[in-house]
Amino acid sequence: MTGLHVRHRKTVALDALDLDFGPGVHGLLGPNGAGKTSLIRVLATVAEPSGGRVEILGENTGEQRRRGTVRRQLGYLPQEFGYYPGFTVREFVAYVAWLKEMRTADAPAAVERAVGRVGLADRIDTKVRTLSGGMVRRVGIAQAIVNDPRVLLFDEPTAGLDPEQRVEFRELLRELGASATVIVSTHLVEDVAAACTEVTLVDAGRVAWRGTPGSLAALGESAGAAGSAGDNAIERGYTAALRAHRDSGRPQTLEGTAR
Ligand SMILES: Nc1ncnc2c1ncn2[C@@H]1O[C@H](COP(=O)(O)OP(=O)(O)OP(=O)(O)O)[C@@H](O)[C@H]1O
Repeated sequence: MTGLHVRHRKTVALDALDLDFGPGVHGLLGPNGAGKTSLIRVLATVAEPSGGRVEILGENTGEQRRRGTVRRQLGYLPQEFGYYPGFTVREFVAYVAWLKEMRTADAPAAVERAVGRVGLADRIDTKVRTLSGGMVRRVGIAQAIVNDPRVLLFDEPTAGLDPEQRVEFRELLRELGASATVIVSTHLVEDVAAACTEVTLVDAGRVAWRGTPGSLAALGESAGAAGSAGDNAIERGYTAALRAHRDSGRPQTLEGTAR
């Protein structure tokens, strides 16, 4: 994306953002209101930017015809995930497969595979409304991956998952990131440390820092002595990068250059 601008009435949510994402798992970190959801919604083509250009898989999403092509190859789990409560897990995931225009012959097996990957095979014929919050979240993950998307967008996917499920989800993220571009917004530094190949720290609608989880941890190690807050190196790196960005008003990386 180049020069991406998103406004909500008078609030500037994203301010002239230039970013690119390749295959792998990209963690989006940032304080509340930083603009992470606004960014994911634009990438999911469910919100229109107020300015700038977004290209996904070589398609300009500003053109309506191109958006259809992108959506078929996209998986998206919104922060607030809506579903039809009367549907069973199988019916709901199959419905999304149909929306993604998957081949009718391929859909049933793809649905079973996606539901199995999130550990809900034994609940596949259960109505979604009878599931726990964490299980509903896993249904959300299943519907996002059913079409084997080349681009996956997860907005706070681990919220509501129990610790064991979170560990399994990170494993799934790593698997997905081997072939797809996965962008995941999270508040949990453990998610970033365990699953992400790259971290993009967003603050007040701008990129505050970009690098690997290892380099964020290294920043935290060196910032530890300078008294940055945080229980572990990545948290301290996060706080230090935010502080440096706010002090300088310019993007920072460990190497001192923004990409
Ligand atoms: N529909 C809306 N109307 C007005 N302002 C909005 C709307 N959606 C978001 N905003 C504002 O845009 C800014 C960015 O919000 P956004 O939800 O993208 O942040 P976020 O990083 O996802 O935050 P969180 O971590 O709390 O989910 C915030 O200042 C927010 O108040």
